[in-house]
Amino acid sequence: MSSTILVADDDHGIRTVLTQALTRAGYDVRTTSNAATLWRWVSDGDGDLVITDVVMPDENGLDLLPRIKKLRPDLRVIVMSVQNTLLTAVKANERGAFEYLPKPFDLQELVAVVRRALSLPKSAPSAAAVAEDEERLPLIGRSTAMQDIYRTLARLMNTDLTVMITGESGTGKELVARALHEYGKRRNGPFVALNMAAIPRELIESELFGHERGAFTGATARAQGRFEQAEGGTLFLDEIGDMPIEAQTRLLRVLQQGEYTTVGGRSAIKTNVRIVAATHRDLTQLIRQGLFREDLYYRLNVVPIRLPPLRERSEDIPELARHFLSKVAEEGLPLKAMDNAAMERLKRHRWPGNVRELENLIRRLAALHAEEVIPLDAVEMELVNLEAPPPQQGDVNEGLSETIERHLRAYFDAHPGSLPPSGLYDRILREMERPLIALTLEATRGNQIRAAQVLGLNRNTLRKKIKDLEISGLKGLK
Ligand SMILES: Nc1ncnc2c1ncn2[C@@H]1O[C@H](COP(=O)(O)OP(=O)(O)OP(=O)(O)O)[C@@H](O)[C@H]1O
Repeated sequence: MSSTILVADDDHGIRTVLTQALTRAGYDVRTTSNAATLWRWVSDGDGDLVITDVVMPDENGLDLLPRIKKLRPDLRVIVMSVQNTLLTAVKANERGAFEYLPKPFDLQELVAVVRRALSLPKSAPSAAAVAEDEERLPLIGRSTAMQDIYRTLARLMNTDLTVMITGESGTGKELVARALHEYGKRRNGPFVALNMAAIPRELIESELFGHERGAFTGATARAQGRFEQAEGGTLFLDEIGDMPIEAQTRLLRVLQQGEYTTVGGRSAIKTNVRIVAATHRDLTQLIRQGLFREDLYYRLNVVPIRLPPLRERSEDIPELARHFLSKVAEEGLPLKAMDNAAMERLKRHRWPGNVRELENLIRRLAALHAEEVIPLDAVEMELVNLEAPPPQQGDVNEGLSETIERHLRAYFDAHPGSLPPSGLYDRILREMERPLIALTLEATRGNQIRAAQVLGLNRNTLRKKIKDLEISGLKGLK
């Protein structure tokens, strides 16, 4: 007797296409446009497999999923959706879907998934594990570029495939690596990260594979390597382009043979680790320069994920900005908003430091500006500071006035409504005189003649000021 597949989708066209493809593949198919009918069939004990859409007129397929799994833990459910956020994929996974297929999908692929779902032995029920998660997105942004990424991630959720993440610094490579781990099937195992650029080259091999006592000078005890620490979980190799060639050879062997030896060790150790690598460098160019092994590249580049720079998805900026504002608020600062003009300005910035730069900027804005709604000029000012090149000989004055303005603004911001009653002009100028003279003296190493020249002051005037302001040479500073 052929298996019966229950299909729920409110799109008539999809129902027709699925019916044709599945009937041709030898299955009986029943279709409905709503969740209620699907639920009735399931509770009547009908069907051997469910294929359901997420958004249906009466109920969300993802909300129905836990009830189906509770009632009939063995009934496999395939979820399909056009809502290509990572959360949809993750939820489908967590709530017990057998597979998640982002629309549009390939019919052949669907039939293959159906075949697999019906042929695998029924596993132990895990309905109890279905938890209602808080709506917390690990990755923010709904631009087309990010949706492509979510789609790829969703497909990778139930696999152990090696992934290579490329993208400029601060685009979220580590975040994606963590998401792959935390929502994948290894989530109960460890996530271990190693940044090749952050450790001395000669120590990389021993960091990765561990070493035996006495393996090299300074190896006073046996040490665990990251491979050992990551056993059963995921090993994130960040800045892989900076890996020395000898370590590359060793890594390649591990990937080929599934085992390694520690530095100074003899016996092979079996390893069960999923590798995710990342780089902001162009590995193909490193290969041409002889700095990266081509065979290793192909081993690592099984599934490439390219994270776009933030300037290529500026439509994500408002959502990201709000996300960081609420993150800062969770850390104890008052919750702030950003006015439209300010937001538009953020969208126009080029963000060489990508999402990390945006996050840092939002943190500064939230901390430094008293207003509840952050205005355009506050953003403008922070961006000017970012965009201004380090002061050159010629434009020292420009850099200086900006710096002074920034400090004055910080002063005004810090004293809203409580400014001194009068005399601010004289007071500010007086207050500036002392650090100005003291710092100039420091820069000239206490040479008063030179300092007078730099300041454009008469030597005697300078001497008098030093005395009046009680600046005692270099010590006047701190
Ligand atoms: N899509 C995103 N949603 C929310 N936060 C993000 C996103 N992308 C990046 N971030 C945040 O930006 C910061 C930088 O991200 P991450 O460290 O993952 O970047 P990276 O590409 O690994 O950088 P690097 O190459 O410099 O190591 C982190 O604080 C991360 O949480």
